[in-house]
Order: sequence, then structure tokens, then C-alpha cells
Amino acid sequence: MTDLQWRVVLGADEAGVSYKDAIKADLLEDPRVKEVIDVGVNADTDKTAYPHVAVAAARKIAAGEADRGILVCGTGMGVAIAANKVPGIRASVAHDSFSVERLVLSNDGQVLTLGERVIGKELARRLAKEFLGYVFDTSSASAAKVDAITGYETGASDEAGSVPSC
Ligand SMILES: O=C[C@H](O)[C@H](O)COP(=O)(O)O
Repeated sequence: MTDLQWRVVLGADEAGVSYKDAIKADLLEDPRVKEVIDVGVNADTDKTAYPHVAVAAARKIAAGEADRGILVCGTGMGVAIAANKVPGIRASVAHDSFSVERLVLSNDGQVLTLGERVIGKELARRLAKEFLGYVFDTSSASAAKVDAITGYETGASDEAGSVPSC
């Protein structure tokens, strides 16, 4: 991102709050970030289940109130599965640099999810920073594939029994 600045929504459950707060501190110092929206939880004593946090965050993006999301739970998987239930949201766990790159450049993913019980804090912080360094190219060859995902979500491109090339 060059002249634009991100509005980033953050969320975590009790298992991810420590990393979420570390990433939040980083983002508040990041000149590429103009707004951080924290939907919680804010303490590991808060037992709000991860689907509620993930959907609340994803809805901010779907509503146009945030551009990107970073969600943390124990594995990153539960928050990804939940966030993907919100129409228009593409979320995935990514625990290496290449996957973070492809989450944006291949899949136009708006939500990166991380597992606090899986990777180290410094890697999580680095991946969060890298995530904001990529912008999907709508003129790329990947765009039609992302459009196909959207088509299955909306029903627009569902052709029963057929497997189109793209
Ligand atoms: O995907 C789920 C997360 O890892 C969560 O933090 C822990 O969920 P659990 O308590 O159901 O294992």
C-alpha cells in the first residue's frame, strides 16, 4: 500500500489475546495504519468463544468499516472458519511468509488468522506486518478465481454438475 492507509480490525479469544495485543501495539506505531479497531477480548479471563469475536470482526470488514482483519485463537483455525461465514469474507490461517503473500495475492484475503499455541510471538508479529504489505491485483490471473469463489457464495456461478475451467 502506498498512499492508502489501512483500517485494521483485531480480535482474539482467551487463547490469542496476548498475541493480539502485541500486534495491536505494533499496528499503533505503523505509519501504514490509520485506524485499529479492537473487538476484543481484552483479557484471558474473558471466555467469549472465538466464533463471536471472529464474526464481529469480519462484519466490520463486510460493512466497510475496516479494510483488513487479524484474528488470533489457539490455532487460527476456529477464527478463520467462523470469519468465513460472513458473506464476502476470505479468511485463512497463514503461518509462513509465502502463505501470507498468497493469501492476499492469490485469494484476495482480507483476514489473516494466527494460532498463538502454534507459532512464536515474533513470527506472528512479523506475519501481521507482512500481511499489510500486499495488495490484491484485480487485473491479475487470480482475479477470475476469486470471482468464482464469490459466485459460489452468491449462487451466481453455480452450475450444477459442471466443473468450469474458471
Ligand atoms: O480453533 C479454536 C481455537 O484454537 C480456540 O482458541 C480453542 O478452542 P477449543 O477450546 O475449543 O480447543
